[in-house]
Amino acid sequence: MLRPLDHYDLAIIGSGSGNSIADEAFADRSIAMIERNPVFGGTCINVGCIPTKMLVLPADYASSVAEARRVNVDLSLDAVDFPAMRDRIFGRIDQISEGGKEWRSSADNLTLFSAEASFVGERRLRAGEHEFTADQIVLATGSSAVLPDVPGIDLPKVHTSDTIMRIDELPQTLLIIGGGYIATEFAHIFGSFGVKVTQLARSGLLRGQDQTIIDRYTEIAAERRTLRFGQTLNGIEASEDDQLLVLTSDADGEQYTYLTDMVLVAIGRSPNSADLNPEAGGVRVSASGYIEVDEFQRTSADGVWALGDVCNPNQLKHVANREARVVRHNLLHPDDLQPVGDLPVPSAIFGEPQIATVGLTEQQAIAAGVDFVTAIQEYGSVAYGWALEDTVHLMKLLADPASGQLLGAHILGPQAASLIQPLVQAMTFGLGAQEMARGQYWIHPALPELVENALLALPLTGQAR
Ligand SMILES: Cc1cc2nc3c(=O)[nH]c(=O)nc-3n(C[C@H](O)[C@H](O)[C@H](O)COP(=O)(O)OP(=O)(O)OC[C@H]3O[C@@H](n4cnc5c(N)ncnc54)[C@H](O)[C@@H]3O)c2cc1C
Ligand SMILES: NC(=O)c1ccc[n+]([C@@H]2O[C@H](COP(=O)([O-])OP(=O)(O)OC[C@H]3O[C@@H](n4cnc5c(N)ncnc54)[C@H](O)[C@@H]3O)[C@@H](O)[C@H]2O)c1
Repeated sequence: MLRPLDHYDLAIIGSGSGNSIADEAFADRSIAMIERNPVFGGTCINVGCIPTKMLVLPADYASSVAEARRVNVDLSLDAVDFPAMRDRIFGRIDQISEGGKEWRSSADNLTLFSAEASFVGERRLRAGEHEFTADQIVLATGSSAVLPDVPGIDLPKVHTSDTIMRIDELPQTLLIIGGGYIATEFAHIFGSFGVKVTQLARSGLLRGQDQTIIDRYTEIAAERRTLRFGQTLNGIEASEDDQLLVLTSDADGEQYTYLTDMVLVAIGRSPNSADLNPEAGGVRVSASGYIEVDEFQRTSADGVWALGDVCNPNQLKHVANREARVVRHNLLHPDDLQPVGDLPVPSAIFGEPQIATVGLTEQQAIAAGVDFVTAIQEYGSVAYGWALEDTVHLMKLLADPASGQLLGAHILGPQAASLIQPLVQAMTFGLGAQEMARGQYWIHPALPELVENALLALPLTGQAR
């Protein structure tokens, strides 16, 4: 006799941002949560935002030696105890992850499956040996590091961000492939700890950022490490003395070889959609692999929702969190659906220096045919910048010349990730540049005076002045 299929009110696939949905408001619903990784809690806590930033802080301390010297303070960096740092960071994180798993497993109304989930039909899933149906399904499966299909990519000292934070000792040399978020943050971390870093980036650094930021950052980065652009990775070989030989070529076919202790591959992350067998569930996926969702986070299949990296190319934790809140609300209030909204999405790269961005870049404004003016404010132009003896960092604003509404903000320099937040707020709530600059006090002589001065420097016309 066939066993009747198990049935749940709600199935959540992925224990990252999806884990925040099932709170006490769902106490009367039966829930299946499926996580394929033995480690619970997803990317941000285990291998993403949190451990990287816990490494960025000591890296900031280590790199402050050179900064301090510029203002007549002689510091020295005596040692970086990487194993102790690693054990401290992951000692804390691993406990949080294990605690989260235990807590979820102990809930009366939730069954946690440690298996890979995939669709076998409409609102019908398989997870390992189990097959079940659910009224509602949330796809929160995130993204995974992309690995180029070249020989040697599986050699032990070739890492992604998933593994490099747990290495036993610092290498003397590190070759980083990529020029985006992850490459930039790890170049700062390992470079500051005294590792000699070479960075290979196919098309330059910081793709997608405003060109003014790219140009200034590239000048700064070139002083700190070896940069090589326009090369394609062909393969990696183990050398006789336990190092790696990285083989590349440029557009003219010229071949290059790099000898290094370790490699970090950081060439992007792709959405974890294919393993879900989405077609069987009636879930549509875009050409680039993202699950398609509407403004309420509904997929093309009735009762199936998606959130986070698997459906949003921004691939940012604060974006995944917002979408999880929207999905949670919509599951609880099917007659009062909430849209995720078209808010400006900020992000920050915690490199040296920090980079923060929101809204349009100048290249995007030109491509979109938008009327805009810009202001570039150097850190060295405000009082706190004098204290910093700053000569390289800057902020750039784009605004509508007639209305004074901000269109974009881009910061390269100390505290960029925090400095950008009032500009995010102004863009989100429609506060004009002039009103923002003159309608409040700015603490003197703090760094936000940079924001005030940049706002005042915008060459606005008409009413907006
Ligand atoms: C090194 C690094 C640093 C980062 N730093 C930042 C930062 O500073 N700020 C920021 O905003 N963002 C940062 N991010 C991005 C951020 O971590 C992600 O945007 C966010 O964690 C995505 O959350 P999610 O819930 O969509 O996916 P995840 O947290 O990845 O959760 C998805 C879960 O689903 C599981 N899963 C996948 N497929 C299946 C399946 N078929 N069956 C069962 N389980 C499955 C996975 O194992 C995973 O646990 C960083 C990312 C990385 C890699
Ligand atoms: N602070 C943060 O918010 C933070 C930190 C880390 C990661 N993240 C998220 O994780 C995502 C992934 O980060 P990432 O740095 O891997 O991706 P990314 O998209 O930021 O950068 C990828 C880089 O790899 C290059 N590249 C792509 N294909 C290549 C190839 N075949 N060979 C050589 N170079 C190639 C690109 O030109 C680009 O420079 C980011 O998009 C970001 O959203 C965020």
